[in-house]
Amino acid sequence: MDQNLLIAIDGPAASGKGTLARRLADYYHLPHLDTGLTYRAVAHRMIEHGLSLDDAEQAADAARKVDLGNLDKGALAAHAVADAASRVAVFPQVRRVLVEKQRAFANQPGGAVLDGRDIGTVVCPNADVKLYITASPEVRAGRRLRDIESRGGSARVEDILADIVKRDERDSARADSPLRPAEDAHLLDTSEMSIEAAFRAARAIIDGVLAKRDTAS
Ligand SMILES: Nc1ncnc2c1ncn2[C@@H]1O[C@H](COP(=O)(O)OP(=O)(O)OP(=O)(O)O)[C@@H](O)[C@H]1O
Ligand SMILES: Nc1ccn([C@@H]2O[C@H](COP(=O)(O)O)[C@@H](O)[C@H]2O)c(=O)n1
Repeated sequence: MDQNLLIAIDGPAASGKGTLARRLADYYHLPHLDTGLTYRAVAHRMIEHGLSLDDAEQAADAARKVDLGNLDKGALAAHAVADAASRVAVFPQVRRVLVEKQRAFANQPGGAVLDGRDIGTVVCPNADVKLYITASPEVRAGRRLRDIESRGGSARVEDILADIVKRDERDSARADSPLRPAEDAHLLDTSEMSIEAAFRAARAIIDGVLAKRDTAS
């Protein structure tokens, strides 16, 4: 990619935005940041140190210690960490610290792909392409279950669904940077799409934007 390309991907829990972000980053040869991991890292540190998830200042301190180059996906994958992440993510102090780190990543020469909840609206409002990925809660819960089972685990789909709905509500209702599509985001409902089909649809959108940019220059 010889031109700068910044791709912002948002969507609710387990919508497939991370899978798509990784595929697109690979295809367009761009670095990728899963910003959910940064909130998870804050929550993980709070849990490890026995700190209250309601303490905004301690959470902001934990956010200052987050190292984007050292996010251990395996350690941060636990269900309890995801839930705790959505609790610390309501604090503006935490968001300020993490958004600054995320913007530094986004602004590297050549561009990047970032996925999260507020990338198109807050972190990268000037992104070249914004995608908002969604799927019905039932489809998302089913995908998450298959994901867990494929790694040898087990869970009840009703519990996963309840968890997804609760997390989406918290993420959408918070005052600072709630989950919502940016006005100029391209919406992609993948409920009826395979990973491959979603990837093709996203590429068609991005290639369309790049072609328009080439024509304009
Ligand atoms: N279009 C699709 N069709 C079928 N399965 C999919 C699709 N997209 C993603 N998946 C699967 O759904 C699961 C959740 O996807 P993924 O982890 O990418 O979601 P996410 O939005 O990044 O989740 P989170 O918000 O928890 O980080 C994964 O197992 C992934 O392989
Ligand atoms: N840009 C973001 C990304 C994530 N969050 C919060 O973190 C939680 C965990 O995110 P995952 O993508 O790893 O599931 C999520 O529920 C959000 O509360 C955020 O606020 N902003």
